Amino acid sequence: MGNIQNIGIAGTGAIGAKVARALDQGDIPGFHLAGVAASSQARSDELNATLSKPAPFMSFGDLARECDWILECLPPAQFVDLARPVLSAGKTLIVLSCSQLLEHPNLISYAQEQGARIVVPSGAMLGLDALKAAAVGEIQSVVIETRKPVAGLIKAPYLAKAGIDLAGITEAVRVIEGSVTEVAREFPANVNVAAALSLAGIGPDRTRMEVWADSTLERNTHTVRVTSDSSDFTVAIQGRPSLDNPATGLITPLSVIALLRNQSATLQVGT
Ligand SMILES: NC(=O)C1=CN([C@@H]2O[C@H](COP(=O)(O)OP(=O)(O)OC[C@H]3O[C@@H](n4cnc5c(N)ncnc54)[C@H](OP(=O)(O)O)[C@@H]3O)[C@@H](O)[C@H]2O)C=CC1
Ligand SMILES: O=C([O-])CC(=O)C(=O)O
Repeated sequence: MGNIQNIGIAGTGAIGAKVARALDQGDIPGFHLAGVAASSQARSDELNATLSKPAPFMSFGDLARECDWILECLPPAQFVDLARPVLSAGKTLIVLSCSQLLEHPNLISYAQEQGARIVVPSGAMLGLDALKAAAVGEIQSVVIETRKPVAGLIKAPYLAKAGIDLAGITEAVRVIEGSVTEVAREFPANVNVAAALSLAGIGPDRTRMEVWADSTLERNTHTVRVTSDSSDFTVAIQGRPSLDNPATGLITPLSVIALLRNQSATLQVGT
């Protein structure tokens, strides 16, 4: 990547604010923070008060026009409102609300028609490098087991629907098992990592998922088991929650920073 690229950030929460500060401090060579879209001018002022050089407050349309790369770190319900203008402008969209790519798969072909790109960072997931390599050959199975503290799941509407009561449990309870497509329908807030995994590998219909509520856990834990003609592997991660948003692991914004640094790196490591 030769010239400096303008990057815009949509969403100034746990992920957006951390990446904005890294850009502001010059920790991401090759990118200039050209604007932020926040839920209000006041929220953008709050972020700008922590930056040495304030970033202009922009609408989603402005970001699509002014920036080459746009980082989406919004609540899932706002995703499409940003994705449409960015993709129709032929720009590069970095997606954190990955569950929304399963919800709106047509956006991928739309991006192709528009000459746009969609980039999904590893986020809170691991093993995407080996999975992509294995997918060049034949993958037999991918299974992700997600275990979360009870507090991370107890509000999901599916629990009442399925008659599952997690209040007072003293052990681990499996709350759902199915394809990532099926689980995404019932637990949209808990499938970003599984969505990324399925898009890197064999797709959401063939990738299997189990979600467990575990009263003995304090951190989200994801274990992935892959069998393929080139290799079999098991990887696991225990995220540490960020202070700004306990539902979001600290590693997630760091993965975005690493992805952006990679764009201008002389030495690139990993698939
Ligand atoms: N891929 C992965 O591995 C992971 C993905 N995620 C996903 O990434 C996304 C972002 O996560 P995170 O940063 O923790 O979320 P936060 O809730 O911390 O931040 C979201 C931000 O978006 C702002 N916002 C709300 N509406 C608008 C709007 N219309 N325009 C501009 N900004 C708006 C919110 O403002 P306000 O607070 O004022 O409402 C808030 O600052 C989520 O969808 C999350 O599920 C999270 C973790 C891992
Ligand atoms: O583990 C995490 O930090 C986030 C998570 O489950 C998801 O978004 O799918």
